[in-house]
Amino acid sequence: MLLDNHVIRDSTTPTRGLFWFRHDLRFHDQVALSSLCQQVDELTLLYIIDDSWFVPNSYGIQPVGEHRFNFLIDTIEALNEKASALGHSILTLKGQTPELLVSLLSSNAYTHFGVTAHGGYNERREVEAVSRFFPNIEIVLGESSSLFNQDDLPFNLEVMPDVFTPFKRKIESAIKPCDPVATLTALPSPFTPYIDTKSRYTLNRCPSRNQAEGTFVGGEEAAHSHLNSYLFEWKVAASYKETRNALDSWRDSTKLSPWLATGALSARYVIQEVKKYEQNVVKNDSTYWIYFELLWREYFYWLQQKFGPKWFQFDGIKSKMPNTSHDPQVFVSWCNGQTGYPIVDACMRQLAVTGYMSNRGRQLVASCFVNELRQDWRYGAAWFESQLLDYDVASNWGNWLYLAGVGTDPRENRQFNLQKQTEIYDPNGEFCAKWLG
Ligand SMILES: Cc1cc2nc3c(=O)[nH]c(=O)nc-3n(C[C@H](O)[C@H](O)[C@H](O)COP(=O)(O)OP(=O)(O)OC[C@H]3O[C@@H](n4cnc5c(N)ncnc54)[C@H](O)[C@@H]3O)c2cc1C
Repeated sequence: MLLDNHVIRDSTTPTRGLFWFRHDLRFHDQVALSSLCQQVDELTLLYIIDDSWFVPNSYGIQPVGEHRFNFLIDTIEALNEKASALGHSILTLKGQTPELLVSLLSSNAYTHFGVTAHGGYNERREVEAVSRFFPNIEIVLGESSSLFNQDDLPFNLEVMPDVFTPFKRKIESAIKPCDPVATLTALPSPFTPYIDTKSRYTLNRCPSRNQAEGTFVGGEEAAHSHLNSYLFEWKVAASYKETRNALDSWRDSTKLSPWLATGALSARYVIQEVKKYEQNVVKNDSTYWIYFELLWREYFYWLQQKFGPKWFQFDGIKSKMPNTSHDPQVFVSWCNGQTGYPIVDACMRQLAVTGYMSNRGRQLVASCFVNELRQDWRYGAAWFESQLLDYDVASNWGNWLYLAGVGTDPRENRQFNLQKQTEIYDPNGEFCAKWLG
């Protein structure tokens, strides 16, 4: 496992845990929280909204845009409802993460700190910092962000295959996804820490709880309800492989990504449910293909850990400078869906209105950004980061690196022919008409 502060403690001293939710906003398949619950007498559940989410980054973009933020808050609201049924509430704070953690951990006699391992570069550094600054606090780290545990991988991360196909082959010949752990139904007694009231964030969006077709509702229950409809009500998983590239149809791909990204849904749980579908409905190429796509998610999850900060660099992991630059006017026209390429503009407007874009759409707008518009790919990735409900550091920056030709794509140039793609994916012009008005 990754990190551990092993602390010798007198067994009569009461123990107190702080669990920090990040991209794991759920009570099912909660490896780290389940383990923490077995080790402490008292528990605080924490979520932090970092001030930096609302301040323009080095690309001049606010990292968390309105749609993404609202989806996240709805997810926390839903988590808080579940927590209250277990006698807890989520302490939701707003401020600077390091300061808030230091303040909580230094003045509230916590003996344990629980957190789910996450492959993001910053996420790993956050946990390392807590471990370094608080050597007397036991770090309880659990893995459930990925399908596999790091120790089970058939390679060390430093030598993991750079290219997807050999990665997939090695994985498939050696291991199977981990089973999800049981949903938490009881928690240790709640502990309310001392914290400056200025830092408290009041949850009050009172979002809809009904997951209706065509909308993304935040939270674990909505995620389970959608997965259940997709698999057992609509029974469309059997044709996923043929339909997954559609631009704008709710049932043609799983639409699980926003829940996977916030952690309201565990990928291990998805695999378990797909297996049930295979046993009870049908097992075919399409059901395998859902696993295949989740292996792409897995691949980027581990690859980002191999390459660290290179994940965000202009020359990427190939150390090859792209022949592109940043033009603010061109960038804004792309963001606003005003490039003059109808299929690209339609996809970009769909993103602006809904916070979602299909995988095919993402490939087309990214290819256009880099090849036709000759823009610095990092600005495109930063815009996606701000807009996508399903933003995930590994999948977003990994796919952008790939399409910009500075990632791990063995093919030199992956430029999409926009005209041809329009003929294939929008043959009657309905998608463009819908979004271009
Ligand atoms: C430029 C670009 C940026 C992207 N940014 C993100 C992002 O920030 N977050 C994100 O979750 N996905 C991202 N993707 C991957 C993919 O587009 C989305 O996961 C997918 O469109 C989500 O819709 P779905 O759940 O219906 O996917 P489905 O087709 O139903 O796939 C099932 C699941 O497999 C995984 N998956 C599928 N394709 C990919 C892929 N290419 N890479 C990684 N995982 C994949 C996702 O978890 C997805 O939910 C990006 C792709 C591109 C080309």
